[in-house]
Amino acid sequence: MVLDVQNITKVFLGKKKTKIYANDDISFKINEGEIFGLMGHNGAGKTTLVNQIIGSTKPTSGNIFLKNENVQKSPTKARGICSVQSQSQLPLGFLTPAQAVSTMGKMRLANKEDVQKRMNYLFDALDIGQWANTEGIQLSGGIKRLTAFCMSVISPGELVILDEPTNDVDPMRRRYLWDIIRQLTKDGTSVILVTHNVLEAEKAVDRLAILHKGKFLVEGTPSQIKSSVDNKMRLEVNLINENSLNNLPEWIINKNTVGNRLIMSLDSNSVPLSIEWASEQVRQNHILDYTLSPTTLEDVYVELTSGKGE
Ligand SMILES: Nc1ncnc2c1ncn2[C@@H]1O[C@H](COP(=O)(O)OP(=O)(O)OP(=O)(O)O)[C@@H](O)[C@H]1O
Repeated sequence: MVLDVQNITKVFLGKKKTKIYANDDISFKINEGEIFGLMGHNGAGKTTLVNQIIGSTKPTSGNIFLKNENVQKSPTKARGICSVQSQSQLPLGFLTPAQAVSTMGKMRLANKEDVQKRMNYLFDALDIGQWANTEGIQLSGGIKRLTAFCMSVISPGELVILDEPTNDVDPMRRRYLWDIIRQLTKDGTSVILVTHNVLEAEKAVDRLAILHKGKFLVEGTPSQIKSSVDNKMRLEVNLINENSLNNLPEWIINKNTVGNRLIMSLDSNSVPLSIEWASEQVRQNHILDYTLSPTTLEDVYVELTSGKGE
């Protein structure tokens, strides 16, 4: 086991000394080669949890072990086990990606030749070699983000923590980045992916937890989490306009509107009724079209956290 988080609670003092439970009795474990997703709304407590894992914030109570080392008792040793790509953009200034990544490799005490070889591999794999010697101030947001990613994996620890690593990154290079991460996990490295991007998490992680107001609402593989809303289907319709559907049938369990898209969940035994109803709405010109499919992780995320947001 790489990481063992035991009953972590972190309380901050807010205005007028009110207690903010940023993390509230959280426990979980991560094994070698696993990709663990940490998802949650803004302010759910993800960064606070990561900061305690790398030893930069002390828990109010509970313990964290990295490769059996207690993070609070041996923070330096524990920190050597982790590599982190933080959410905020790197202020590279006049540093080029090649300078930033090789400096990080040397700081992590990797052999000079190994650093050069691995840097070439990473730049090729991400197809960013053409910017290797461009000053940071001239780089796009996506290339800066990928440079930060390379810095975190140039000499990776046994646990790599990536906070929104694909923000600003184009779809092709997102794929390349995930290929590199998969290769890392084959070599035994474990990964924590902190993200708001549910679709990406669904494809990429082995297990995930949804954090809400400091607590884990649910934890498991994407399919285990999807089965927590067992036997449900999603009916998505494109409305003609936002008022084109007034009355919804009683078999709809949940609904969520995104612009002119209405996403509804229903029990699988309501499928025949739903097809009949949706086809009628198309005929009556209330909706443009509809799609019926099994529930996605995004639906589960919305359902579990809906009405519970800040
Ligand atoms: N140093 C601090 N002092 C007081 N409150 C804090 C402190 N750091 C975090 N908090 C509070 O703890 C809660 C969790 O914050 P945290 O930054 O861990 O959330 P998050 O899930 O990482 O959010 P985001 O997705 O926006 O980065 C929030 O209510 C936040 O305001």
